[in-house]
Amino acid sequence: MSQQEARSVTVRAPAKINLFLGVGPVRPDGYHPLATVYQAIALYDDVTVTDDERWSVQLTGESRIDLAEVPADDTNIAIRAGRLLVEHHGLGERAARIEIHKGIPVAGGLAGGSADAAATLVALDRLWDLQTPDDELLELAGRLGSDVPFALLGGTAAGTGRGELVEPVADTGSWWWLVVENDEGLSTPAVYAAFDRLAHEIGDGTVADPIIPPALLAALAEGDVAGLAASVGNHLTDPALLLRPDLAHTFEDAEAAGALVALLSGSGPTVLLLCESMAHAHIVHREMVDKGHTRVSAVPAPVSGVHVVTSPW
Ligand SMILES: C[C@](O)(CO)[C@H](O)COP(=O)(O)OP(=O)(O)OC[C@H]1O[C@@H](n2ccc(N)nc2=O)[C@H](O)[C@@H]1O
Ligand SMILES: Nc1ncnc2c1ncn2[C@@H]1O[C@H](COP(=O)(O)OP(=O)(O)OP(=O)(O)O)[C@@H](O)[C@H]1O
Repeated sequence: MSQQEARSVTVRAPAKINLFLGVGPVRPDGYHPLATVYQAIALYDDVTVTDDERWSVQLTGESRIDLAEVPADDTNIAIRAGRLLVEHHGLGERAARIEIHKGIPVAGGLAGGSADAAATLVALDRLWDLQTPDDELLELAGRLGSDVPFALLGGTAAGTGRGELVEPVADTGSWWWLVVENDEGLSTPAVYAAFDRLAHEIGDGTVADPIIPPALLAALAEGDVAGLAASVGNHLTDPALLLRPDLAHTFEDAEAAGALVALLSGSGPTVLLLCESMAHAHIVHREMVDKGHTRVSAVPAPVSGVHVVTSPW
């Protein structure tokens, strides 16, 4: 590398799914208390940071990704992450160019923006040799968004608070998921608002405090795929279906295609199909494509959280 060439660091960050997403009554700050189990899956964004005089973001991505939906200005969560790290360390005018290569669908309920924020924190920490302690990185991540701390951790983890308090859980399985993407994204705040509306319109307005099903934790610890299929769940399913009734067809197709279970990913609209093995995933994949679902990928899980791919040193 020549002296003039600016140094860069590339970090890879995974998408997340929620094996269980239990949602409690809305808090005074507008957030909902969660009891969730996150799992990192093998769909990735790559973030490359390079020293620069001002903040900027450049977007590229795999052909199926709709980059037009991602802001390329200061509102991009990756720039927010960079600025927060600079402020935390009192680095004044320090800035970087952030290149994001997206493999995670946008507004799909797979926490792609959160992955980029976590990747940016780790990439800049390495570029500038800041050696930020893990607990401080997790705290900064939580300030950027509820899903960001999990992106740092990866693997399989329980999430509480508004989802930002994360703790690894035992997972001995090698799981296979089919990720069925949708043409149109779904707004996370809109889905939570529909959850509140449903609680009042269908229920009496009271919402129980959620707990993670013990059977789910046992299935993960034992690597028991039938046990996992029987215990996954997502309290945002009905609200998402209220906003997007067409998703019901994906659930019907998943059942007919032989998936062990179909699960809404986070706030949707992505739908996840649990399969018994890689071979089973390929069979179900073919069935889903035959039924007209064009953007379907088979991915293993769990995978690591954010990790450095290339470093300047
Ligand atoms: C649906 C999930 O992906 C499941 O993990 C998350 O709960 C959403 O996490 P996120 O996208 O990182 O969300 P944030 O950026 O923290 O919040 C965006 C908006 O989602 C809603 N929100 C989010 C998290 C939460 N526990 N309760 C909420 O009501 C709020 O309207 C909030 O203004
Ligand atoms: N780096 C980024 N990548 C994707 N979206 C971003 C980014 N920065 C800001 N955004 C905005 O955030 C919105 C949500 O994007 P994201 O892909 O994170 O959704 P999501 O997967 O549904 O999130 P979650 O599951 O965490 O709620 C997008 O519609 C976009 O306007």
